[in-house]
Amino acid sequence: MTSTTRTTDGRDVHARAILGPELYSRLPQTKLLLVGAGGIGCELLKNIVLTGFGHITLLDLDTIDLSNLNRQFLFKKKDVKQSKALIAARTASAFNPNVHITPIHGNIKEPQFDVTWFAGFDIVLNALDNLDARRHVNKMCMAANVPLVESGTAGYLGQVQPILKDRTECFDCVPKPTPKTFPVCTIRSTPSQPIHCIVWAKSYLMPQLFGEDEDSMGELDEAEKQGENAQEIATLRKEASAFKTVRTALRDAGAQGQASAARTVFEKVFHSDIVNLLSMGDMWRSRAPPTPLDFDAIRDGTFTITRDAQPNGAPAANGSSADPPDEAAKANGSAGAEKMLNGSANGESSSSAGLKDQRALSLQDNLELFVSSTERLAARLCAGEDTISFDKDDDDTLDFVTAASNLRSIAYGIPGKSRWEVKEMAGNIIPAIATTNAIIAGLIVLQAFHLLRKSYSALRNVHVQFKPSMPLSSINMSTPSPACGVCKDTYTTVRVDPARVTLGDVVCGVLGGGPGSAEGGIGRREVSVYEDKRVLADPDWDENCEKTLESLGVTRGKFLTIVDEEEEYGTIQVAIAAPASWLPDTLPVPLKKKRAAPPPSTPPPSSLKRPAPDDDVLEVGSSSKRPRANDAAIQFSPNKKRRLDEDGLILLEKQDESLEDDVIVLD
Ligand SMILES: Nc1ncnc2c1ncn2[C@@H]1O[C@H](COP(=O)(O)OP(=O)(O)OP(=O)(O)O)[C@@H](O)[C@H]1O
Ligand SMILES: [Zn+2]
Repeated sequence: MTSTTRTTDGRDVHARAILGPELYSRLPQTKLLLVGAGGIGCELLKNIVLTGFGHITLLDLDTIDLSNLNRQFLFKKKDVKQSKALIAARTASAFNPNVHITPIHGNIKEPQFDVTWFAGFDIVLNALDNLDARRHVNKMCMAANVPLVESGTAGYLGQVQPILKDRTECFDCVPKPTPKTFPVCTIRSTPSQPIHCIVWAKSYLMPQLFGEDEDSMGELDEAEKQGENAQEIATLRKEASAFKTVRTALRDAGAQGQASAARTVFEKVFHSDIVNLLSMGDMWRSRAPPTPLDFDAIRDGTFTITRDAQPNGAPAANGSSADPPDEAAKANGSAGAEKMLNGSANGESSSSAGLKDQRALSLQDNLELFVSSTERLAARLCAGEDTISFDKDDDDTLDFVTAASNLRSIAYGIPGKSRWEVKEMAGNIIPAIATTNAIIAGLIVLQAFHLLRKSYSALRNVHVQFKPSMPLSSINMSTPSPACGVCKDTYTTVRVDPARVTLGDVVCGVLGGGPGSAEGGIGRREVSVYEDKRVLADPDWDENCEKTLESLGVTRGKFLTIVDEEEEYGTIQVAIAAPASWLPDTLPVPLKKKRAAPPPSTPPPSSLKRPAPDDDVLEVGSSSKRPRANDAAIQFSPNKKRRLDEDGLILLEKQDESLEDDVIVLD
């Protein structure tokens, strides 16, 4: 019988044994940034806290939603609507008394999270859910030369990618598939699938009614340039300008007016706009024309649509809008044409079966849902919300998009969708499986260890795949792609106040061709300058060079991209970061205080003037620097070293006060 050795070591015995004393002892000082406190982020936070990381900054822009609770186990029902970062940090802090978690409720793209901020971390872990934020963090890590572990899951699938500048591929080395887009005319006048109607309701109708009052003509100009049908575009232009009336009706609707505003919207989009489109005879030669809907007839139960079968054999309109088309046709006993009575071809009650969100909605159900959701949204506008955009977790907007897309589908003879299906399609919901998130979070930590140990040959891209014989696959790292537009560039940082420095100053300074030209610079060259995709200057156009970065929208946290038009040198990425220190435009002039007459026995009052430049560092209480004649009476609290001006500290004229009280910290 073997004897078991009992250890009295604490919680860290296993972590120390696995990681080895060297790495383990570094973890308490390691500064780690975790971006995202969602499905992967919660699992990952738990892992890193239990492993022994000591300084964790956790950042997330979102608040907790009820639908997060099935897998984001750091949150409870009582936490709904609170900041994810704050609650996750609070919950996970209790797992290890030695951890210090700094939660930040914010967007990682905000300007204060600039390259110098990123450079303050030893490692960054991404637990994000969108390309845009992932790309941003990838670029910031390239600029700051900080190792990154990127990750993602989709149902049973998952991936972990360690990224290190100049050694591995970066997130952008392999182009990502761009989200599917549809031609404007398909969405705006000739939809043929449920997704076309959902995109229309979410991305066109909602913004037109409840979004910013912006000119929607730009998109049509662009569509015309792309060669889309000019006559159709002209009709769409008319339609767009008529939105002004309904927008006003929605915003001016008092409590009683909201129902009539909903009707006004209905009549415009499901009747008048369709009647206008029908006037374009050519458009409907090769496709089934839509049917204008009639508000009163639908409510009365007398509305009917008779539609010829579509060329592909599918009946154009189905009664219960979520029925498969052939079922609806069968119920109608009609092979070549379908008659829809009030949206319920098979006469079945729409509210009969299934979970509330998953049941089929009849035409009448959709009308009532459209009216009630429009009323709710109008009431929110009247109550002071400026704009409302689609959010899959906002019931009012989901109801609106469900009803509007189904009404449009019915008008065009397209199968409808349940509220559940619309949520999935409009919200681009990718099913999340807690187990996949947990596996990926574990793998992220393993790759992070390789990066921290600098054992780069051990780094792997790891995939969790739906293959029972090989659920995990690990792939050797590839070197950076020579064609990558992100990691092959040369990065530099300038720490300036964008309100004061001009584009020309920065470009000349960085190229080394400006006044005081730096040794080793590439000098004045034919360059173009971009901020993201915006051109700010090119060899034939330098008007912006005299303008400040701020006036050009180039703020802290952004990059200027300098491209050598002679193609002799690679591209330079200039990260704009906060100046090391800065002062306000006008220095504050504090009020002069009246001096109380000193009692005869007290020493003369202090005269703490702003010092002359050469007095910038004063050794308080020391005699090493002899005060000038008029400073003879300066008295400081003993043993304090004061750095003036440069560090944003000024001393005020005050008597008999402690040091802390006479120091004002300027931003
Ligand atoms: N730019 C960003 N800055 C900070 N956090 C971000 C940013 N973009 C996304 N996130 C956060 O990344 C997390 C991703 O988590 P997850 O994929 O589980 O999404 P979710 O929003 O929690 O879940 P679901 O999408 O299913 O509602 C979210 O908490 C989200 O708020
Ligand atoms: Zn790259």
